[in-house]
Amino acid sequence: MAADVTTTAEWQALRTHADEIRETHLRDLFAADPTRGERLTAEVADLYVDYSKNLVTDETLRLLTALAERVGLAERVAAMFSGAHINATEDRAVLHTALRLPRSASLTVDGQDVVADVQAVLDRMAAFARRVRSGQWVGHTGERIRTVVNIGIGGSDLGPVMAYEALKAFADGGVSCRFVSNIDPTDIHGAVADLDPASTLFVVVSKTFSTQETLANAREARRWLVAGLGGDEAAVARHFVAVSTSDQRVRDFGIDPENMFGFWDWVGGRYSLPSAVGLSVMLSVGPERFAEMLAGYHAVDEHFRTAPLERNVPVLMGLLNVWYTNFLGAQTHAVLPYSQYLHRFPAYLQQLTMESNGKSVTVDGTPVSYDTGEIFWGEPGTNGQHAFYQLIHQGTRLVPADFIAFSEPNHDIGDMHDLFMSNFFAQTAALAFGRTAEQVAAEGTPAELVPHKVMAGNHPTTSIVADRLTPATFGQLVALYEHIVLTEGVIWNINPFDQWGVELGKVMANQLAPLLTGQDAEFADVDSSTATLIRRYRRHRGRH
Ligand SMILES: O=P(O)(O)OC[C@H]1O[C@H](O)[C@H](O)[C@@H](O)[C@@H]1O
Repeated sequence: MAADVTTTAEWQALRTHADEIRETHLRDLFAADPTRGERLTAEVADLYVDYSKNLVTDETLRLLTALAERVGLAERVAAMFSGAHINATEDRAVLHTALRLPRSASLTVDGQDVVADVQAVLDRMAAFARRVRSGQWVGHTGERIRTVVNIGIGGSDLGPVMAYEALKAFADGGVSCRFVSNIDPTDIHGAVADLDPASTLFVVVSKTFSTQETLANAREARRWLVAGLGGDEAAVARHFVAVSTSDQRVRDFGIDPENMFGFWDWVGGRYSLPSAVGLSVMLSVGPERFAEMLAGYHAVDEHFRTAPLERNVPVLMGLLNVWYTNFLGAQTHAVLPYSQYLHRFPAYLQQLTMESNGKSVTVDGTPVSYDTGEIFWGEPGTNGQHAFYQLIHQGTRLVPADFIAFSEPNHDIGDMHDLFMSNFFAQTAALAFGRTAEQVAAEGTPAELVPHKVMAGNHPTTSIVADRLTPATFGQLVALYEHIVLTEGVIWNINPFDQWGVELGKVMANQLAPLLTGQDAEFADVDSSTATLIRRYRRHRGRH
């Protein structure tokens, strides 16, 4: 779609409609339609989604769907699944969905039998994982591997760590994982301080294998390992494996390509968890559970690819997010998992959504005239309730929130899960319906306190519920959000699959590094603020 989306009749209609919705309260919408809570719900695979507590009517949903039709969402989705180069600025296909196609599927893209290549890597990963988990793969001194340290950053860290934490209840291989990402030396220091190199395996994950942080951490890990195993460089072969798209750079680093698991340029970093990037997760839960996770992803992919727009759950949720961002003025979006195991899920989603949709030009390079890129944030409930929910309940901002929960706990202890879930149900109801001044006064509240205790309500939430957090439902949840992000990107007519904005800071860090360490610093091209900060730093480090 070349024209500015805001000039379309569909966008204009939503703008007019938003004025009506601003005057409507969820209390009235529920009172007017006793079936609303059953009707405005949907299912995708094993996920039950209740969107009835959103600031929408049937008309809103109709208008949003019309907007999706107008911008050709279905065509863009079909183009992605077919392997078209929809990442135009990098001239790449976008095929993370191919990572979870079943073995029996077929897809050839740019002359590559994608399914065969994906399955071949999965088979190698599974064989390796079985050897490590069974103790058949031993370290340099003959000890089995007990700890895996994943070294990577961005998509090469956030996905694996989030999934490892999420699926801890399924960890059964006697292998525990740690994750090192930051170039802050305290990260690698803290990760290995209490480890025995003889039983430690490093998985160095980097799509490009040129990321400064990851290479610096991997070099330090190698130094630590070799020093700890008597200085024998041969130890590296038994204690280092790599995950990357670049054979050559892995080789240059000194890791045997035999110990490398590949993926492809059509897998974006923030979409790479279901590729070999998830190796540490497979080492933890085993190949069978990993396959269940992939099947979960695939179930939602199929729904997204085939369900009509008006019943397509990722489409619907993406459109709701556009509704709040562009028509009702929301600036942020909270994601609140009522599952301690999902405690890294909001952090993972931050990269997924902000690196994807944090763009200000359309696919053809024209500046956008509307907001893009949701700011996702959140913490697990109930912890967040005791921290920031106050602002959502009684602050001045509109913060749409996704509440995620599971009917069955992974560990059932007394009535704790029932108490936990009662909070989940209570919060969305309190946010939607609040408490009027009359209700507060009727409780005997002194008049001067009434305004402080009034809860306006009308705060929109979506509830996502599954029976249990399993590898399958976990995969479904991640795929759901991936496709929500794409839906938004298509409406905004931006490219969700490049990330040029992170480049400048990297280039400048490399340019500035010699000024921090060198004796003869030449500050010619450095602005006065940065130069003063660096001079101060140099003084403290004794480099005058
Ligand atoms: O996997 P790597 O090539 O090391 O990249 C790691 C990360 O760094 C980059 O700066 C990108 O912004 C991310 O999208 C990427 O996930």
